[in-house]
Amino acid sequence: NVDAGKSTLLGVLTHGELDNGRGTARLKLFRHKHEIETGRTSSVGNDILGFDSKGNIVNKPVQGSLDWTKICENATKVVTFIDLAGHEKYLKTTVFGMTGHAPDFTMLMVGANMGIVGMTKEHLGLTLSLHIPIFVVVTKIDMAPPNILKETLRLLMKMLKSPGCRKTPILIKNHDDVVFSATNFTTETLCPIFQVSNVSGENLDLLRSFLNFLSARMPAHVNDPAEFQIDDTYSVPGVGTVVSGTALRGCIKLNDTLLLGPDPVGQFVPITVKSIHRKRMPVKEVRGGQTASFALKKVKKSLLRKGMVMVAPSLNPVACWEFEGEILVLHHPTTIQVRYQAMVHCGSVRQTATILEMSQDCLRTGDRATLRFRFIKNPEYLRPGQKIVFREGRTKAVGEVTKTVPYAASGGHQSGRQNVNGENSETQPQKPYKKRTRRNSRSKGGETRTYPSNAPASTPPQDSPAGQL
Ligand SMILES: Nc1nc2c(ncn2[C@@H]2O[C@H](COP(=O)(O)OP(=O)(O)OP(=O)(O)O)[C@@H](O)[C@H]2O)c(=O)[nH]1
Repeated sequence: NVDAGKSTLLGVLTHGELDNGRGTARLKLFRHKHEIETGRTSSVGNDILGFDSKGNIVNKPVQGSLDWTKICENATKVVTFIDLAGHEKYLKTTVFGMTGHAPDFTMLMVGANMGIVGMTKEHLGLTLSLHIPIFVVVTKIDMAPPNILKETLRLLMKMLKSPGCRKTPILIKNHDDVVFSATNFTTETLCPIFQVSNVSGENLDLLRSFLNFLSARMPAHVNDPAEFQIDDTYSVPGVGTVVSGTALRGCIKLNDTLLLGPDPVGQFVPITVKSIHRKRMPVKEVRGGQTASFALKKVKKSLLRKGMVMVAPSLNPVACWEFEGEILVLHHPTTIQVRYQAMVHCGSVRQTATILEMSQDCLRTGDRATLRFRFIKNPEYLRPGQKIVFREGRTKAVGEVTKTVPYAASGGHQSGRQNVNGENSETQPQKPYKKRTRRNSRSKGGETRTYPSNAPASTPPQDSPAGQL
């Protein structure tokens, strides 16, 4: 949650100096002037912590700055933190950080004195929907009165054990707990809870050794054709156009030719990888699960956008304006109907989409249905099985892409079209979206299971993990 001490903890861990309780440690991490002025994270940041083979930290800041190259040279293991914003105002960026940066684990931070707030539940719900294993760090134990800390822990355990979460929380008290929880962590049900102080340093050693024990969750799939999702683009003087993001599978090497796209008309263009950086260091290849930056030959930055991909030509990538997804509505104040628009987060894709069809007439909190979506601005590259977060204001739905509707860039046609109930419907040319008044016939049927959105924690288990948070 906001002000829980996320940036502070990362500053303390990566720079090895305790905080003064008034924000000294986080200053080293802020990237924008307004963040320094307000003390509030507004963007997605990256910090690294290197361990040597004996588990000692190798980060050695010189005049407050860290040399990432040195850390990587001296480390046998490097943990990358994606520092996200806690304030609700920046939730869109935080969702993007979680879907687009493909984290292996979530470290949910809770201020001991503030307890469980709305954003704690929001971030926990997101993590559960995206099936990311989670551990919790309760901060500020130096300043929380014992009864408040006890109450925070009680509520936290209750929330984690509730039918919507189904976690097994474990309070980490000593090194044995660390070893036990780290070795059993990837099962997704175990949820270690650390209680630390960034000011006194209490229990930070337990957290450090837990981080050292963790190993990456995402398999590299090095023999698969390469797929890389772009989450940022830059123009670097003397280097040219640079894209950063995450390799989802395969292996990308220097001078490889990949297909970059989709562009506004759904096409992919060949590009050549000029140089590769990992953790600010030049490298010769990148494998699935790793983040990296690529300098590209002869590509204008203006042609790039977040959400584009670079893939191996053998994948014959096809963009889509429309796709279908199995969606569970976690919260909506009234009903969702055809033509409803909201932001779709899927990998590093972040774009508003309109609901064209639904497998039932309207959707309320707790409903599950198959929906057909249409992006309003650009075609995107999606794959079945990808997780989706669909949200607008307080409305949120989660689910999975089940089918993409291929967009043939040449004529703007899509291939054989079926409605969301699997029936054939008339094939129509698929053009870039112009007005949001396009209407498709609503389809009937579809199975629905409902449960109250604000059900108490004792509600019988449902198949939405996050729905009841
Ligand atoms: N006493 C005490 N203060 C802490 C501790 N951790 C952080 N703080 C203070 O809490 C304030 C907020 O810390 P931040 O690191 O900015 O919190 P944050 O979670 O990154 O904030 P957002 O990213 O804006 O949500 C700062 O003034 C820190 O000095 C702690 O363990 N003990």
